[in-house]
Amino acid sequence: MKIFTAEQIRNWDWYTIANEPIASLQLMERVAAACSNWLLEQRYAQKPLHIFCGKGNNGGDGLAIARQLLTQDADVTVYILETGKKGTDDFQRNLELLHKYTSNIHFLQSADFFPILQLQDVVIDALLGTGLDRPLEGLIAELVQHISNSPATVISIDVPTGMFADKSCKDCICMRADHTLSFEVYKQCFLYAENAEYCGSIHLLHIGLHPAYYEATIAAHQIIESKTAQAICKKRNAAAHKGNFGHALLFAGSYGKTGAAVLSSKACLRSGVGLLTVHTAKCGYIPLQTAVPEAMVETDSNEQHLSAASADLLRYAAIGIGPGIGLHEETANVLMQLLQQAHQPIVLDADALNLLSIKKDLSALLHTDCILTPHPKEFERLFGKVANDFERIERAKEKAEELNCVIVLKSHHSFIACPDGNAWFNSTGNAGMATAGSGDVLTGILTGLLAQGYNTTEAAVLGVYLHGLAGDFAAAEQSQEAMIASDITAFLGKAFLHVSQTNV
Ligand SMILES: NC(=O)C1=CN([C@@H]2O[C@H](COP(=O)(O)OP(=O)(O)OC[C@H]3O[C@@H](n4cnc5c(N)ncnc54)[C@H](OP(=O)(O)O)[C@@H]3O)[C@@H](O)[C@H]2O)[C@@H](O)CC1
Ligand SMILES: Nc1ncnc2c1ncn2[C@@H]1O[C@H](COP(=O)(O)OP(=O)(O)O)[C@@H](O)[C@H]1O
Ligand SMILES: [K+]
Repeated sequence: MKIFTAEQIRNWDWYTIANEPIASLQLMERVAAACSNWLLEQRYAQKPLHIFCGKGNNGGDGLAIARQLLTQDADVTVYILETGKKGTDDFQRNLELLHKYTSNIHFLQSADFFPILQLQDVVIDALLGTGLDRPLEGLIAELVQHISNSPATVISIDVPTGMFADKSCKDCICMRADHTLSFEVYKQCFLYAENAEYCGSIHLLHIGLHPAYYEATIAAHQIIESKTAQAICKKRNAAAHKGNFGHALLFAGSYGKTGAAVLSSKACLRSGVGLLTVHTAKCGYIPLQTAVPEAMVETDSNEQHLSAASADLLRYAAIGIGPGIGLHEETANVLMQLLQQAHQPIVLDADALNLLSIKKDLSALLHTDCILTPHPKEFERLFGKVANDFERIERAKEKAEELNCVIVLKSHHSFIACPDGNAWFNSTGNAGMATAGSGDVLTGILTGLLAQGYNTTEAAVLGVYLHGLAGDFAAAEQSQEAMIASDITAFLGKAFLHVSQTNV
């Protein structure tokens, strides 16, 4: 699914108004109907509703929701933040209409008039939407804090008030919503990890915006959905043999971190690879052979860390390096040797990235078929400090183009930046995956997919989606608290089945 900017969404409104055609007031009525129906279905409309409106079109949505719910006998109180300015045309028209249904409308001119909100109350936040053009301050900031600090359930319309659709609102005042009701497509701000606690659960409601605009408009970012993954996932030939699915090589593990090698190896094998060889420190031989009998193990001459690259790289279809390899100088040499000699696709993760981060000229080291999978800290070591998630994403896109490789920025809604400028946010995964070894599992998956012939973008998009989905299945079975990284691998099968059964 495409992710549109606030400007593109505004243009989509206007395109619909001009080409459906439909009056803008009617479009607002449709927005309100979608929200009202959701509130009725979810039984929030049975509770005391406090609808807070600004004087823009977001506030207009709020007034129309109030009127529609009053016709359903809901208990509605409306508050309008008084700015001294006239509202937009659609706001004013909805205010006139609302006066015919209720007099329970309060104009808030100072904090003294803010209502006390209780646990059973439901707040509809229709203060500001995509028209936000500066951080909140003054009375509106006080009101947003008052509501956010109350025990009431908060449901924001379009965006939580104070959140910029297309840029960071880190360190700004923002409504803390339990639910956000938005329309048709995700906005970029819903996908930043730093905004997750403000958005609550996102619900995309259909309001019948014109499909031709969606088709014709190019989006800078997309979200990976089941059908995206399904379109990439290849069907296995019935007569296939293991030679058809590639031979992967993983450089993983060191003394005390053989577990990382076990985790990535198992995940690699469960991703459909034909053959797997693991190159690990000598101390890892017995544990690996015992825990992952399906893998071949090639031991380093050193007992505790990697000190020499594999003798014959040509046999392998793809290479993964990083999980648990440590930061020994000799291991750094192995990495450099590998980067010079290997011509096949490579996944670079964890300590491989940390070792790379001390090198000045990465573009001279990386060939075009690399996937880098940094988490935010590793990203910072590689590419420098950033102020917020928005900047991190922009820097990832710049670096992917500059280095001509795929960068998977691991996080809540992991972000994939491709060298051709395409960029994806993931839609699967959960906080249960914030547990040791989850990233090692991803490295195994990506290496396994590359070995099977998926290109770097395909492997990253499919692999990240499957990894998150397997994590979601694991959490459903085990709880987010109790799940561990091995559970992600255990549920990879269910994730593959889900993707292969999705109808495109
Ligand atoms: N397809 C869709 O998605 C549809 C969307 N629709 C809805 O319309 C909404 C967009 O409406 P909108 O353009 O009128 O903007 P909105 O957010 O109400 O703000 C208005 C004014 O607020 C002000 N302002 C800005 N920043 C401020 C601040 N920090 N503190 C205080 N004030 C601030 C600024 O005015 P200023 O004060 O600068 O004069 C600005 O002009 C959208 O989110 C959705 O809910 C539907 O109805 C139709 C289909
Ligand atoms: N809150 C979350 N929501 C979604 N995915 C998450 C969340 N926390 C972690 N993950 C995923 O789990 C993985 C963690 O990777 P990483 O930080 O490298 O772990 P480790 O180093 O322990 O292996 C990443 O793929 C990340 O996207
Ligand atoms: K809002």
